[in-house]
Amino acid sequence: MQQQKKRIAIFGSTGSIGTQALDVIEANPDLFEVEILTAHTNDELLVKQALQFNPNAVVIVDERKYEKVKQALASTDVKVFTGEQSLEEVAAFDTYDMMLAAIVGFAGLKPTLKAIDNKKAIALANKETLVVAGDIVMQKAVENRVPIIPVDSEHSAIFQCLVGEARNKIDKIILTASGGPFRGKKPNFLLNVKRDHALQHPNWSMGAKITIDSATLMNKGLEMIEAKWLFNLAPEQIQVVIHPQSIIHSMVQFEDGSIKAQMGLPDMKLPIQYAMAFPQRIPNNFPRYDFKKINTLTFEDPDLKTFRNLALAIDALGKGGNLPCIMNAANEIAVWAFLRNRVGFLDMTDIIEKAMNHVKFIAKPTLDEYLESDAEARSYTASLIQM
Ligand SMILES: NC(=O)C1=CN([C@@H]2O[C@H](COP(=O)(O)OP(=O)(O)OC[C@H]3O[C@@H](n4cnc5c(N)ncnc54)[C@H](OP(=O)(O)O)[C@@H]3O)[C@@H](O)[C@H]2O)C=CC1
Ligand SMILES: CC(=O)[C@@H](O)[C@H](O)COP(=O)(O)O
Ligand SMILES: [Mn+2]
Repeated sequence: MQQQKKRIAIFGSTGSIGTQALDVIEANPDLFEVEILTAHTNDELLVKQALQFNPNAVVIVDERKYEKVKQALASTDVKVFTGEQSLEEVAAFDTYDMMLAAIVGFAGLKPTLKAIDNKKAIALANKETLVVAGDIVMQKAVENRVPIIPVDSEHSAIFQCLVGEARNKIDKIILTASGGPFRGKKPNFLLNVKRDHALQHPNWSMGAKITIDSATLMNKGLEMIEAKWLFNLAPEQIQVVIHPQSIIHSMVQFEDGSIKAQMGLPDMKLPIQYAMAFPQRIPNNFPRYDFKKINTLTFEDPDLKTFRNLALAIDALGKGGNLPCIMNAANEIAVWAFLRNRVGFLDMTDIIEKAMNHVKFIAKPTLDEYLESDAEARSYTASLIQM
């Protein structure tokens, strides 16, 4: 019997995760088909993708690019949408099975919530969605019986380690971090580092925002908060260890002391494919990890005094409420400014800390309060940078 193809809606199709997801779909035409593609401003790549994969609909968020995309796709049946609100409009379509949430940052939150309300499975790359409003997202997922399958490599590793295990048997999880390009460096070195250096991740090729987050270790802080919500963990059950080779993608220690690890070469296509095919595991020809070639795996503690973003995130994880949301908003603006050489590497931490102290703490925010906290943190942070 022929299997029905899974219809995938890729939100953020022109990014690092989005393009790799399309590679996975191209390699598995019997399993997947593309239903929706979305981009922010990259109209040329979006059009190219649409011509190749023939989706039902595309979104170009940037309204200035709408006519160009419409014209380029005039000879096809592809429906073209524009504007920020159209992301939610297409997320409400009934014609897809799974959303790959691969927009970067807070902008991914609302479309993902809409897809959950629409009872669509979520393959979640966009960690900021859970950092901003993890309690609301997970609650909605339970209410709508929607699976949230992690794409982030560490969380995919933990998810894979937990197959066949009872969640209440977890002692702790161990999130591995590469340490980024500045592992071992001290503040006097970090004071003068520039964007081009910070964008050189030792192991992964990723979008600019997450690459800077890896360099500051904010990425690991965001991932601790992401893990809390995905796996329903207490803060003290989440440990970070620096593992510069990025071969062990994360580990779970169970109550009997046994530790399971998921390993492989650093290649996001694997967790993307795993999430899209779940609950199946499907073959591929990705390069394999050879124990004899990379035969030294090392581990060390993170330096929280130098990489203070991780310490701030641990504080936000512990205090909860809207603090992770405030931290995320300030971080997005700080990274944006660093990428444009408006602030220094260490300034990012000071800016985020100020925003966390400035915006009013709310212990149990509503969705509207999360949105307001995000907006307030952004405008306060922007005022510090004088954007
Ligand atoms: N890259 C990776 O290996 C990993 C990424 N992640 C997470 O996945 C998410 C995506 O990361 P990555 O692919 O690296 O990011 P990229 O910057 O490469 O891509 C981001 C995508 O989102 C779109 N986009 C950007 N801003 C907006 C906006 N305001 N509204 C709508 N769409 C927008 C971009 O469109 P356009 O191209 O037109 O600008 C692009 O399609 C992030 O949350 C990241 O943390 C997690 C683990 C690994
Ligand atoms: C590929 C992936 O999941 C990234 O989040 C990666 O983990 C970043 O590397 P760091 O471990 O340096 O943050
Ligand atoms: Mn990760």
